[in-house]
Amino acid sequence: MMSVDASSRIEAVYADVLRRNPGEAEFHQAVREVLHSLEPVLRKRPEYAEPKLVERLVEPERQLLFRVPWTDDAGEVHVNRGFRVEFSSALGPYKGGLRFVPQLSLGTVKFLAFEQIFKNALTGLGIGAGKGGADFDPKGRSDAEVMRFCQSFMTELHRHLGEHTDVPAGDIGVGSREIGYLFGQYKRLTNRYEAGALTGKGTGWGGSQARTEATGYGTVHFVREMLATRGEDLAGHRVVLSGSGNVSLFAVEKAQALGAQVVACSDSSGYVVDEAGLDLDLLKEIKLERRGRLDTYPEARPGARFSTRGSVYDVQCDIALPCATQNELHEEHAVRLVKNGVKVVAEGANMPCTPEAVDVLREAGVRYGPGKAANAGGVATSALEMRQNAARESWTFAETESRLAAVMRDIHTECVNAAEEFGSPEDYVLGANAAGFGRVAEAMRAQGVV
Ligand SMILES: NC(=O)C1=CN([C@@H]2O[C@H](COP(=O)(O)OP(=O)(O)OC[C@H]3O[C@@H](n4cnc5c(N)ncnc54)[C@H](O)[C@@H]3O)[C@@H](O)[C@H]2O)C=CC1
Ligand SMILES: O=C(O)CCC(=O)C(=O)O
Repeated sequence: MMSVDASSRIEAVYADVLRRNPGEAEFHQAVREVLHSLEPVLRKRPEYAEPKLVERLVEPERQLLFRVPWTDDAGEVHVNRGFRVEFSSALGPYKGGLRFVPQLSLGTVKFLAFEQIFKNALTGLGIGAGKGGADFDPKGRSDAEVMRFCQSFMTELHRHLGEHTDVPAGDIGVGSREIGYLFGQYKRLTNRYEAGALTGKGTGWGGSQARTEATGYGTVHFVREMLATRGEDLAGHRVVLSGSGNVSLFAVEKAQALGAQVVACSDSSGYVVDEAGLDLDLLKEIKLERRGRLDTYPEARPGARFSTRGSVYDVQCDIALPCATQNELHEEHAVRLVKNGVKVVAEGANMPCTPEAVDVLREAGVRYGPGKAANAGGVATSALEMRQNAARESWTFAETESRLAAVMRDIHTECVNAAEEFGSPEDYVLGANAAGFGRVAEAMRAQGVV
């Protein structure tokens, strides 16, 4: 029986979040899921109620909105909007990526920054939480235009950054090209080679080995741990993924290396199915070199098919890895996955499954790994990059990857233990939220009302 106190407190916090953040549906969704998980935690740890921890946790420490003017190649001036939500510094400097997509809104950035609180806490690597970006679309823009945009964006943001303050990295639409331009402008404005102020840098100028691969690899490491709880491994399992960007491509790479049969992936134009197993070199050429669309894939692989009908989740699989964007795996996709016998769904993306889809998966007994646990390998390796920068060291790929694998193993163990402690064994959502919250809550209590 739930304590009236814990439950009514959670309801009051949520009502307040709705009132203070109107129209921010994704932020509401992310908060609702976490608050639901915190009920058993607050029942068991009434001391967390005293300093209004939860009330403080759902309010960002700082939200930055700024104008980003820039000039295109034809001389036309454009005005975009930049965002940085610095959500929590309880465990370390604000840490989280930058996203450049045309429809970006404050609510999206806020949900991403909120998720980052628990994810970053789970890594155990002393990082706080933030997220940012701009409503800018790098697609179809020349390198010179992207550079001018990044320079203008950083001209405003730089005053808020620093290795001990706020450390951005990439996310959708922000890859190594954009990080290069952003870092160049940061260095020029501050007159300091402060490598630890940005992660995801090139390996020749302060970046970490394995950061590019880390989110996708980490997701597959997490799946490996999920399977291991039942004595299984990845070999021979059929895998489908959504997306074909940074996270997806390297999830494909690691899943294939561990013997999985990866048969389908997607982009925003459709999906490709290759029963012989996806050709990763071809995917990388299309996506990383040509910045093209997946419809060209079958030209080089006649046995494969590209489709715009239905979705990648129509393809039969044992393991599904949504790695594209938020709320892309809907209830009907989950129903189809269950019907086709899926065993594990693990989120490479942030919040890609809708709440209705999650309900379908859980009711069907599918093991479900939420993004804040399953995709934490990216930010964990960013924290390892910060360590290398601080020590002026550069670790090998093998050493970095082995540390990444250990972090993912530890996160999995923490999720399993917390889920058991709070009465829902195998509930990775409860486990991730409770374990992440526990770390942040202890730090907040110790640091007083700030
Ligand atoms: N890059 C990183 O280190 C991390 C990224 N993430 C999350 O992973 C997700 C993907 O990020 P990245 O791979 O970095 O971005 P990216 O920009 O490299 O790739 C995104 C991919 O998703 C595809 N896409 C977008 N909307 C789609 C849709 N509705 N259906 C199918 N495909 C769609 C795009 O075509 C592209 O292939 C995002 O949710 C991001 O927040 C999470 C942790 C770290
Ligand atoms: O490495 C980072 O700081 C960015 C990671 C990120 O944005 C994420 O985990 O969603």
